[in-house]
Amino acid sequence: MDYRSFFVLLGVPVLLKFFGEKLLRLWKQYSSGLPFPPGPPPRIFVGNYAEIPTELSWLTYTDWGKRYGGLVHASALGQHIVIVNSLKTASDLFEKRSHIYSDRPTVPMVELLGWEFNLGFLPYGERWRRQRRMFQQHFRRDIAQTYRPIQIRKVHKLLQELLVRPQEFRELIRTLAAAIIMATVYGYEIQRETNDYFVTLSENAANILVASVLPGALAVNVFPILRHLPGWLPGCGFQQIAAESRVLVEEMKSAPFEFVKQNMVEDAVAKSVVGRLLQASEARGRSDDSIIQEVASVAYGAGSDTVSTSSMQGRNLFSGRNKTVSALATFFLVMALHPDIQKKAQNEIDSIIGTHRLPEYGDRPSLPFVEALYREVQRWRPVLPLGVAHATSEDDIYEELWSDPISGTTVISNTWAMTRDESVYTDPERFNPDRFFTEGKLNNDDVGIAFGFGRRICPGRHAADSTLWATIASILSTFNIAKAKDESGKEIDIDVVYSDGFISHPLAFACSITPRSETAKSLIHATAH
Ligand code: HEM
Repeated sequence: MDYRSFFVLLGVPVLLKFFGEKLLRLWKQYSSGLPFPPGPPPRIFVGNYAEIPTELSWLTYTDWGKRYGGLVHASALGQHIVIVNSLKTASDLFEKRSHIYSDRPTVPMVELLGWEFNLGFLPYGERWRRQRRMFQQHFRRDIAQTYRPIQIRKVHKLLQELLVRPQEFRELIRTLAAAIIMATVYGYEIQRETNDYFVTLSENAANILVASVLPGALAVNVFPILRHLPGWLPGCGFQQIAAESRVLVEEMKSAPFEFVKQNMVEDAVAKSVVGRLLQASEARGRSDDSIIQEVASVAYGAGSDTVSTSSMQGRNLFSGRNKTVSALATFFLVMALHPDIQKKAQNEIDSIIGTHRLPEYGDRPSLPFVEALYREVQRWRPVLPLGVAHATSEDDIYEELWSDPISGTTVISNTWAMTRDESVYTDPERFNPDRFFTEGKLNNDDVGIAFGFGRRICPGRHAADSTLWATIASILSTFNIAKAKDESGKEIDIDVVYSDGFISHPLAFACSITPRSETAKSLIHATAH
């Protein structure tokens, strides 16, 4: 058979499926008598293809929210998306109707690349439930607290490194986040992320994933049937990439796992998440190696940044550590921009803790302004401006708006829009921790929306929260962050520019990081012993 006949044969079922779905959807819409939620007017066949933003989409979706309301509908090439711009609607759908809104959209390349095991991608069902349960057992609030000694030890290591090479602060916070997760999950100590075999493995596997799942990256995501084509056909080079990716992913899951198995005699390894999971499965007399590997590799970063900060573009969909890195980079940025706010937080620390010891977790309730500052970091630049897309698993009618899940409507929680809601956050573009005080007292808004919604809410949030707080409080107590100066002593302005992608990072900026005093330096040196 020549290529042309082959593609005609292939194309007919693809087109039939495409138009069949479209007709079925129109029929369902017609028979329900309800319109879609409002949104930009679609064109025949292509829908809103031309309007769907390809860059910084949260800004466009927020504008649509202002024009069309809390729930906006758009479609492109037969795919429907619904964008949730208001906190009330998010809570109505993702929380009150979580049995309908807890699926994930299907991205065919994810399976082809060998990433379908990842908790964050798994469809809502039994496999997701089992993995999530295991994950929760080791990251729920009370258990996450037992990881605090690791977090504090690594934060102190960060302070030591900041004394020596402050200009590399971005690399240092990446090392911090990776080191905490590796020590927690595998009992494994990394020194510098850039040299570490396990971390590099995870980065390489994630880089292929990210390049292939971004919208429009590969035709396979639009026409899943193409995934069955053999790799030798022209235009099917993705099969080769997929084969390489599957090998990397397997190695990423098994290599650190084998490290734990071989080193179980060491205390830290035996007490790691994987060590405890192995002991529990042994006690039950069964082998759960496969699911343990999956849970562990999701936790330690089921994806990764490339080493250079300039390429931190939307990496790492479900990696906890890169979300942590983004939030901490924002912290450095805002401290350099707002010396008055930094001083206020430092004064609070000095007056409550003094200058002769470093902050501890027990100090947290006594430091309300530091708490407010931390919340404002999460609100001002949410790490995942669009959260992670959910999908519907059943038809639903919401406030007379019809959302149609023929093959799972994608439902996007626009966290960016919610953190810009002027009825809640006056002057939302201003970095202002005081907004979290009501009548002089810290209020209850902990910006939990930064961690998502409903049954899919981030299961690593307690661990992430502790890492972020300890890092922010420890740096404030020992260092001054300011704008960098040029050779003539003039301050260098900082352009506030953030990357595009699932995870949004501030782009590279210079700042000066100096110890606050000789006492602060001695305190940091003392942590090395
Ligand atoms: C600043 C730190 C972090 C932020 C802002 C963050 C935020 C999020 C968000 C918004 C979601 C999607 C929730 C939804 O679908 O509604 C998510 C999912 C997830 N996060 Fe995090 N996260 C952070 C750190 C972590 C850490 C440290 C871990 C692991 C220890 C982690 C593991 C996960 C996993 C496994 C999922 C997928 C859950 C599922 O689909 O059931 N995250 N995170």
